[in-house]
Amino acid sequence: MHNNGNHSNQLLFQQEKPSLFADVIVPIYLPKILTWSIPAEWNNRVQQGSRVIVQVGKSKRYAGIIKRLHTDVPGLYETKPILEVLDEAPVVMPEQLRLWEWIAQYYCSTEGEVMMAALPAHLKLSSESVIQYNDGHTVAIQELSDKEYILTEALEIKQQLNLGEIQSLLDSNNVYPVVKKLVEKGIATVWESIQETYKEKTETYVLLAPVYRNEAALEKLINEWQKAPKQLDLLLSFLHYDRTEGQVTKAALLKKSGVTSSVLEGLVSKGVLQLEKRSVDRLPQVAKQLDVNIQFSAAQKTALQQLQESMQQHAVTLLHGVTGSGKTQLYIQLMAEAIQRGEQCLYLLPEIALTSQIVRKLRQHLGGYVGIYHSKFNANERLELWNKVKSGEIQVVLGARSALFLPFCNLKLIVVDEEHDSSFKQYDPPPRYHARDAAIFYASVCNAKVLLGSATPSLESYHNCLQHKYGLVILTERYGDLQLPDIDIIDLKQVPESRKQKVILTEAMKERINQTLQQNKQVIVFQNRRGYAPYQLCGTCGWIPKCDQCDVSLTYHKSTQKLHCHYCGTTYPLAKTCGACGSQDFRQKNFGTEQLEELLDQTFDNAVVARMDTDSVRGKHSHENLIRQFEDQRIQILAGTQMVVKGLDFDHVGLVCIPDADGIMRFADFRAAERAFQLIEQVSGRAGRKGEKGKVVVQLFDTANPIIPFLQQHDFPAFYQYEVAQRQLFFYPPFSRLIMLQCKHKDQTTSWMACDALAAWLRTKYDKYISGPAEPPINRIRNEYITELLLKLPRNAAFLEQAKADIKTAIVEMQHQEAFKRVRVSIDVDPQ
Ligand SMILES: Nc1ncnc2c1ncn2[C@@H]1O[C@H](COP(=O)(O)OP(=O)(O)OP(=O)(O)O)[C@@H](O)[C@H]1O
Ligand SMILES: [Zn+2]
Repeated sequence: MHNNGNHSNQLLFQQEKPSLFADVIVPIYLPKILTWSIPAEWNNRVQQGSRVIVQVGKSKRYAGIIKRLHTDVPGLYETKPILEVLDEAPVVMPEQLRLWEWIAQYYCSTEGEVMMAALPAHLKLSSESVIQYNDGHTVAIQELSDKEYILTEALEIKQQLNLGEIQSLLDSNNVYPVVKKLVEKGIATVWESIQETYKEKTETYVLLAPVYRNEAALEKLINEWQKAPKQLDLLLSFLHYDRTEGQVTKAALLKKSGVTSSVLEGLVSKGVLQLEKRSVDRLPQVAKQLDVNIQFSAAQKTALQQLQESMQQHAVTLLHGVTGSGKTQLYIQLMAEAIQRGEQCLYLLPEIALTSQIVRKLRQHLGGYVGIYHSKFNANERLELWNKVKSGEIQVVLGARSALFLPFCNLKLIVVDEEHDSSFKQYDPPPRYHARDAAIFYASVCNAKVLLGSATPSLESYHNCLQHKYGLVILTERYGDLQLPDIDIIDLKQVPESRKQKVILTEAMKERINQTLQQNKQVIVFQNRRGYAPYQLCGTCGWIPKCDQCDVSLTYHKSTQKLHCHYCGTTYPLAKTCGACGSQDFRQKNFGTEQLEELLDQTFDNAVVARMDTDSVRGKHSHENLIRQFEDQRIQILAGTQMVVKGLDFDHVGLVCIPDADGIMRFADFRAAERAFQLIEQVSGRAGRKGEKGKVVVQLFDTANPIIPFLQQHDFPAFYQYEVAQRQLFFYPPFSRLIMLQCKHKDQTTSWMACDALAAWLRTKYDKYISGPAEPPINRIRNEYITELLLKLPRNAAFLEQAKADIKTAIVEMQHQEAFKRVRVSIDVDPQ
C-alpha cells in the first residue's frame, strides 16, 4: 500500500517550493504529455524511465513513466506533485523512450498509447478502490446500523479494506450504500489506490535440517530410528530425491512417496526436515549452450559471407532467399556469433508463424540463451522475460511484434523474418505501428543492424535495395539440391459448362491428390479466407471489373446491387458485359475453408483430413497440435488459410493445391498483385522441401493474369519490375506514402458527412492527393458505420510532417461541429 505518506507529502509542498519537474507519460490517451512537480525530498530518488504515481483529474491515479526531468517551471498550469516513486532504478531505457516518441509521432498516436502497448501488464498497475478507516471519527456505536457496525469494526482492526474484501465481509454484492454511509459519517474515506499485482511464483521446498546435514548425525538418526515407520520411509525417499535431483519440492515429494502431508509435518516437528518457501523462475531453465555445427552448402556459405559484409556497410540488409533455402539456419549462425560477442539479438516473426517448430529449432542450437515473448504467455512470464532482457541475462528474444518493446541493454542485431508479412502492422488499438519499420528506427538508436528476410520481399524493401538504401543478399537455391516445385495451372474456363457453378475441386486436381496420397506424401489445400467479400468474375475469360481511377478490383454489394470501389467510393452498375471478351456470363464467387474440408473428407475416404484456420485453432495448443500431427503424418490432407503459409517446414508435403486462385488475386486493394504473388509463392514453397521436388496445382478462371508466369518461373525480380511500374503509374507506395482516415459513428449518414467535412477541409491544401470518402467492404463494425478517406502523399519528410499536423487540426475542426462531436476518427499511417 502506498497511501500512507500522501497527506504529509502534500503538507511538505506547501512549505518548500519544488524546483524539479517531470514530464510523465501516463497509460491513457492524452493529446499532450503533462508535467508534475517533484517534492524536493525526492529529487535524488527520481530518474528518467522510472515509474511514479500521479493523479490525473480529480481522482484517477496512474503509474506513469518519467520521460524527462527538468527545471523549467510550466507556465500555463499549476503543477501537481507526484505522489509516489515506485522504482529506484528505471524500468524503461532511454533508447526505448526514443522509440516510443518516434512511434507516437510517426503513426499519429500518443506516447501514452505506446506505453500501453509496450509495458507488460504488471508494470502498468491497476487501480482499485480501497476504503480507509478514519481514526479520529467521533461516531457512537449506537448510531450505526448492523452492517455499518460490522464494517466499522473490521476497518478499525484492519485500517483499510478493498471492495472485494468488504463484499465477502458483509456477504453481499451491494456494499456501496453502507460504504457511502460510513463516508458521510466521517468514519471512512475512499481511495483510488494502486497496487502492484506481480506476485513472484513461490514453491515450498523440503530441506534437511542443518544438524543432519552432517553424514554421521544422519546415519545415527536413521540407525536408531524407532516407531513411526511411515516417517522413516518418507525420510528415505526424501534423501533419495534430494541426491538424485538436487532439490525437492513439497508437492513432488508427497506425490512421489504417496504419503499425506501430516507424515511430513511429523518429520518437520521432530526437527528432521524443514520447509522453505522459495521463488521459482517461471521461464523454463535450459542450459546456456551453443550447438551451431551447421554444415552449410556452398551457396549458403557465400550468402553468409555476403551477409556479414553487407551488414558492415548497411544499417539494413535484405536476405532474399527462396523458400526452403535455409534462411533460418543463416539467422541462427549470425545470432550465435552475436551471443559469443556478448551481444543481444531480437528475432521477430509474425504472430502465427511463431510456432513450436521455430522455437524447437532455436532452442536446439542456441539453448538457454533464447527467451520467447508470445501473446500466449501470461503476465508473470512476460514480466520475468522483461527483467531478464533488461539485465542482459537473455541474449536472444524470439517474439512477435510487441517484443520490440523489451528493454534490451546491448541489442546489436534485429532479424525480421517474413518481413513482407502484413501482420507486422498493428491495426487496433493504436499505436498503428509497423514492427519492421519501427525496428529499423530502434536499431538506429541502439546502433544495431537489421536483417530482413523473405522469399517474397515487400515491394518497399526490395525497392530500397535497388535504390542502394539497403544491402541485398540473394540465395536462389533450395537446400539439399532440391528444385522449387513446378506450378501447374488448371483453367476453370475449360471445365464443362453444366458443372461450372459448383466445381471446387476439378477432376484433374482430385487425381493429383490421389497420386500424392498413394506415394505416401501429404497434401496442403490452400483457401484464402480474406476473400469473403463477394466479387464478380467473367465465366468466359476470368476478367474481374476494376475501378477506372484506382486500379483495384470492385466489390459486389448485395444491399445496393452495385459494384463499389472501396478506395474512392465510386459505384458502378453490376457488370453485364465483360470488358475483356464481351461475354455476358458473370458469376459471383466465394467459398470457405469449411466447405472445402467437408468436400475433401467426402472425396478421399482413406485420408485423414484436417483444417487449419483461425476458427479451427481457437484453443491454446490446438495450432501446435495440428502442426505436430501433420509433422507425424497422422494427417494426410491439411486444408487451411494463411496459417499454413507462414514459414512452416514439413518434410513430406508432395503437393500443394490452390483451388480458387481467383479469390487470391482479386483483393480490392492496390496490393492485390503483391499479396497474391506472396501468398501463392509462399504456399507453393511448402511443397517438396525434403526428399524430392514437389508439385503445385492452381485452379483459376483468370489464366491471363500477368502474375502467373512470374509465379511459374519463381521469378520475384521480374514480378517486382512489372508491379513497381503499376505502382508508379498510379502513385502508390513505394512512390507515395498512404494515410488512411476512418470516421466511425453509429449513424451512417453522420459518419459519411463527417468524413466529407474532413475531406473538404483537407482539400484546400491536399486536393490532388485525396481519394474518398468511400465505404470499406465491411462498413459496419460493432454498430458503428465506417467511412474512409485515403491520402496518397509524396514521400518527403517535411511535407509528411506538415500533412500529419494538418490532418490532426482538420479532425479537431470537424469534431468542433455539433453534429460531429461524437464521431471517432482513426488515423492509419502506412496502412497495409
Ligand atoms: N545447412 C543446413 N544443414 C541442415 N539442414 C538445413 C540446412 N539448411 C537448411 N536446412 C533445412 O532445410 C529446410 C528449409 O530451411 P529453412 O526452414 O531455414 O528455410 P527458409 O529459407 O526459412 O524457408 P521459408 O522461407 O520457406 O520459411 C529446413 O528443414 C532446414 O532445417
Ligand atoms: Zn476507385
